[in-house]
Amino acid sequence: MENGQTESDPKDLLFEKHVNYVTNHGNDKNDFEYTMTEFLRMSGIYWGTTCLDIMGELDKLDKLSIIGFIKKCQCIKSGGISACEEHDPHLLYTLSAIQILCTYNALDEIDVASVGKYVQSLQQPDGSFFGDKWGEIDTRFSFCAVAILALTNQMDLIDVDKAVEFVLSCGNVDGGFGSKPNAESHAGLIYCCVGFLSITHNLHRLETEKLAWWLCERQLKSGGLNGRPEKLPDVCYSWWVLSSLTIMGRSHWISGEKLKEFILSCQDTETGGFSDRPGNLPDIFHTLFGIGALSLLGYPNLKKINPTFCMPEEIVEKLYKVQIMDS
Ligand SMILES: CN(C(=O)[C@H](Cc1cnc[nH]1)NC(=O)OCc1ccccc1)[C@@H](Cc1ccccc1)C(=O)N[C@@H](Cc1ccc(O)cc1)C(=O)NO
Ligand SMILES: [Zn+2]
Repeated sequence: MENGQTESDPKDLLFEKHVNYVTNHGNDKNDFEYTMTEFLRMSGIYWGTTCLDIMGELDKLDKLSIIGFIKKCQCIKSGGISACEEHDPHLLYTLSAIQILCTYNALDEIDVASVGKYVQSLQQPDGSFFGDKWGEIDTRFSFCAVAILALTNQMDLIDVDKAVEFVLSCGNVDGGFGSKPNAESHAGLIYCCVGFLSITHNLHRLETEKLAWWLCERQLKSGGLNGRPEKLPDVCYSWWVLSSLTIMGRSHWISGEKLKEFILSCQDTETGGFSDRPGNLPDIFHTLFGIGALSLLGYPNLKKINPTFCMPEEIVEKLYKVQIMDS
């Protein structure tokens, strides 16, 4: 390996290799993985565009074909957007599509007003949100709803106070949050609920010290972070945990240096890309969240990323100001 690095623990970000990995990923249409991930294609495109933009290489992707794909995925009747053509619309993929369009400054390419109506149609009397017409309720969808409305400046379409009440009802004694009332705390859902509260300017409702403690306990001696007690470290939890701590102004409660080493050790030195933990196969999802966490840690030559929206800060600043607690 160049400059004495061993295969297993590259000390630097293999920048070019990651740009090539993301650019070439998903090009092989008949490749098995590509077909098996059709159900979340829109999220996959969001992961790729955001990752390249953070590395300053967004122009490596074909903007017009991506926008054309999104237009074909907007459901005329409901206004919602699906993961792929002929699939049902869902809040998860509607958010991914809005995030992509904001990055390309192309929101006017779709019917934004009907997206707002779709989100509005999914709010329930208790303030919670269905993910789609099939009626699953989860705090993930509360986050998707307010993130979409914040990015499209349509927050007045929903009952924000009721939405806040529902999310707070999913709080646990450990200061964390689950997917619904009395569900176990999990770092991914904590990210959704902390992000939701930052967007709705309700961060003061958090039990910040308790929650920051639960989050910093996720760091293991490897430097990596896990999603729940007793679990293995995983590079995507670098994002879910660190972005939550950053929003709460407590990112200094973990060792950024040890976390950086763990993230860099998850790079695939052959193909580029990041895997969930050292030695596994890379994927586009872990590549975005590895690069995103390095950006939060201030790694050089990466654009600053917004911890709430997981999009470049420069894009979010133009569209929307969110509340970040003074650290
Ligand atoms: C659906 N999903 C997940 O459940 C991942 C799976 C995983 C990755 N590493 C360990 N497990 N988990 C995940 O995203 O957990 C973080 C999280 C959980 C709940 C809410 C928000 C974030 C991943 C896709 C994936 C599947 C399998 C392997 C890698 C990626 C995913 O689409 N995550 C979504 C968030 C999410 C999470 C869970 C869901 O049921 C749906 C969506 C995302 O980050 N969008 O930008
Ligand atoms: Zn993961």
